[in-house]
Amino acid sequence: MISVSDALAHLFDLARPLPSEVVPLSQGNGRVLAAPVTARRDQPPFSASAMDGYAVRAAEAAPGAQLIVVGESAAGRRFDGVLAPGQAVRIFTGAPLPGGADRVILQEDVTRAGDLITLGDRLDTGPHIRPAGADFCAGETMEPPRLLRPADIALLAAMNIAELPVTRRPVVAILATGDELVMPGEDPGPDQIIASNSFGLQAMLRDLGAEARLLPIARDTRASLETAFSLADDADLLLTIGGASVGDHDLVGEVAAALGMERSFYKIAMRPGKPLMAGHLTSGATMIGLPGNPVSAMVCGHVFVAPVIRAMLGLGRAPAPRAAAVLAEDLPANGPREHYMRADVQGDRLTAFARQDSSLLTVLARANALLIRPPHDPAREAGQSVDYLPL
Ligand SMILES: Nc1nc2c(c(=O)[nH]1)N[C@H]1C(S)=C(S)[C@@H](COP(=O)(O)OP(=O)(O)OC[C@H]3O[C@@H](n4cnc5c(N)ncnc54)[C@H](O)[C@@H]3O)O[C@H]1N2
Ligand code: MOO
Repeated sequence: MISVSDALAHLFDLARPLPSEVVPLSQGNGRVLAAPVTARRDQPPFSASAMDGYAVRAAEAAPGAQLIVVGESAAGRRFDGVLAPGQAVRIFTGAPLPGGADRVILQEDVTRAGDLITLGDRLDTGPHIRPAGADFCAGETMEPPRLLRPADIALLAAMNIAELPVTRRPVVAILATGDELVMPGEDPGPDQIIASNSFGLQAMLRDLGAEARLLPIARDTRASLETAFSLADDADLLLTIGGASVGDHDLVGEVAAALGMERSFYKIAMRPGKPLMAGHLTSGATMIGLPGNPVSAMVCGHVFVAPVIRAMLGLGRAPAPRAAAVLAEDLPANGPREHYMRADVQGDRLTAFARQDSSLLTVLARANALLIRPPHDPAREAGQSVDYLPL
């Protein structure tokens, strides 16, 4: 058995960063920027008013001053002239500031009679002007790698970028195995259950930005597994689920080896997740063989699959981010495997659930944290600080 961190290092060695592709801006959210993108203009491209009001010369903006309105500057349609002494221009938010003006007076502070305005007694300091290039200037770049969020998409749009270089989505084939499994919605026989973790993993992978396909469920025979493996030839990553342990019907490792899989490791000091395996398929894809227990598969998804997907997307080799909290209750000593306990964190207080069996999806669904117990961690008392993975 190897450690969790060694297993993750091996997985990062297997997972190569993927090439890039160009997508329309509107498809960019959630994708990873793959090359620098350069702003094609200044924003704002001109000094602009930040308020609706009157553009004036700051030196003339005294309480009670009277000025003549000589024109209007609206957003998208500027006033072409230059402000002479004693003059003002009606202006609206986002409109170009006329030449000669260097302050905007809020319309709430002005009384208007025909073309004559009188400034009020109490003027704020202003100047309510957004200088040209205040947000960004042409030539400024957004650097890769960057997981694009809605705010980035807005910024890129403002930079006049219509198409983006992003890392291609990893194609992941998910293969559930087992004679006992049927699809949700089907009529299970008396000894059958519903395939569940394959759907949980597919959801997790889609959240991570991968293209996740469910292969047909493979039965516990060599022929069925071989057929299923062949359906994953175009995938970057094959995730098998189940059939990883030592039982007579656990054939995944054997079939993968017969098909030429170069094994990187098998069995890790982790709970749940002990029978994890990984390797390199002849198609060039990475294979990760997950244990079948539903919670084991999902926990391995968080601890291994998610970092591998991020590495493939070009986001670097980093384990799942941890946080720290204090224990709300005492915990007994841990055994030889790194234990990822389903837990609830509220504020900075964390409570591990009493039931930790790796078949219990209700417990996983209630958890918002995986408390991490290092191998041979001694008993811990309430109030001590522990690490966890936020879910
Ligand atoms: N003698 C030993 N037995 C077991 C060991 C061991 O070391 N020695 N390890 C245990 C551990 S730990 C785990 S984890 C499981 C892993 O077994 P497999 O990966 O071979 O998984 P299966 O036997 O195929 O299934 C286990 C369990 O999970 C259910 N399952 C499988 N796939 C799905 C799915 N897609 N959706 C929902 N549920 C699924 C399956 O019906 C079983 O109940 O081995 C222990 N045994
Ligand atoms: O390691 Mo198994 O995944 O305990 O249930």
